[in-house]
Amino acid sequence: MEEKTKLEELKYQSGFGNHFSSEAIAGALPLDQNSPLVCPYGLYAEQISGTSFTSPRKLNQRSWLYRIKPSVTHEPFKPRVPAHKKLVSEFDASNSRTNPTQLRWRPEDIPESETDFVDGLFTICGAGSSFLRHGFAIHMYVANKGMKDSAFCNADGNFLLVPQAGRLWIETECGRLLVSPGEIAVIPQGFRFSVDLPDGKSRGYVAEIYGAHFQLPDLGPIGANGLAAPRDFLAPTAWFEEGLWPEYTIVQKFGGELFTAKQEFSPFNVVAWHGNYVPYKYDLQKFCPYNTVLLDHGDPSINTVLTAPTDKPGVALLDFVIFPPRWLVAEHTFRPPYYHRNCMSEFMGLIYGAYEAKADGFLPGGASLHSCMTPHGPDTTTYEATIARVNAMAPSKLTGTMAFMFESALIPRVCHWALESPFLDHDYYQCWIGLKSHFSRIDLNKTNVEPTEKEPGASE
Ligand SMILES: O=C(O)Cc1cc(O)ccc1O
Ligand SMILES: [Fe+2]
Repeated sequence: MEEKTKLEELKYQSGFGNHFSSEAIAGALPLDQNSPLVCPYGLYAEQISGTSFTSPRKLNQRSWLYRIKPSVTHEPFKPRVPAHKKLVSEFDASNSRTNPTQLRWRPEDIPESETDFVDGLFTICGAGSSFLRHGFAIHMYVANKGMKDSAFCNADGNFLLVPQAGRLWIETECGRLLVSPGEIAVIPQGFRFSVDLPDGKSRGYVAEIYGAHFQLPDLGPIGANGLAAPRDFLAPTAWFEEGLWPEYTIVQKFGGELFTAKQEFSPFNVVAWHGNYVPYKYDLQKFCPYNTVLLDHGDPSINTVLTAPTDKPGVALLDFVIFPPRWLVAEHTFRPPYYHRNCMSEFMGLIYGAYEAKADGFLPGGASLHSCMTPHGPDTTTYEATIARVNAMAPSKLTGTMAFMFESALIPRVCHWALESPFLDHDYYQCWIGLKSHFSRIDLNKTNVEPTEKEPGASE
């Protein structure tokens, strides 16, 4: 663990979707071919495919791992004991319900009893099926201890990890990642990884996608730069551990169920690797937001960090969108999020600070779900405070905040335990009940003095 706190020693490779190469021992990576008869240093060559062999070249993702023993060297998988009862990868009436109500959860308590990342992971909602390779799940985790002599492998889909409290020290077959709250990590389907918690008590959000990978959004008229820059995505460098373990456990999530297999060595035995199928991390503070500079409130898609597409152009299986610190400068504009109903479903979380649409009740570590066509928008306090400032709308800066949204075209079902959770805020609807009619047959706008022809920043 001491070694793990020397975070400054970690080296990363920068770039999104790159074909990376990395070796922990010079010369361990075969240079002229992928599968030599005998690999350097007697290593085994093993490919991990993240797309079908025949996927078009621009979508194809795979890596070659050169390891001390191949992954297959383990005893048969058996159902994990005890079974994990709160993970879902195929959403139906047996595990979840539909619910059009606006839902909000207070932050889940971090347990006192020993709980690692796998035990502390629970599904909140989702849609579709990992078996049919189409769908998503949204999970959260609350944990307080590292995984010991065990690695997790998600055969169902890709994990997007959003830590909210406590750093994640993630060992993967490609190397190690240290991920702090405010950063995110993606662990692609099939990679074995182990999560240690250098800060102890930890909480966070996880989006899982089936049958798709995350990509950077197109920038359209924004141009060649802006939003998340490819070079700010960081992949690990090769690192390995060798030797015999009395018992090492691989925990495989397969169809939402957990299976375990025993082996006598660490799966982090990859001495060199190359390819474009890799875990990576990204610091949300590096995001370069674009925004309205004259009037009106832009749609949140302008803040898309990563998107996982469906087959329909422009329709996401899952968008990861953030609401970062930024200047708000729009004139004669209601600057908080507008009231709206959306054919997409919106799950939101808060990493730190306060969210611009909610004066209270939406807390760091909490969550909300506004499903397809469920109306939502700023709470009464936010609305009243905004229009009270109607004649004093100098540019203002949102600071010290990082909220995010997982937005999907698929309609989530909510797990029974999430609907029955003691953290569900049954009074959420109250935050809008106080919205009163301001309607008047005399147009109040015409009686207000508009702040026209003034220098930005001039106060009224
Ligand atoms: O509902 C929300 O708070 C998220 C959101 C923010 C925004 O600025 C515009 C639309 C939207 O759905
Ligand atoms: Fe919304």
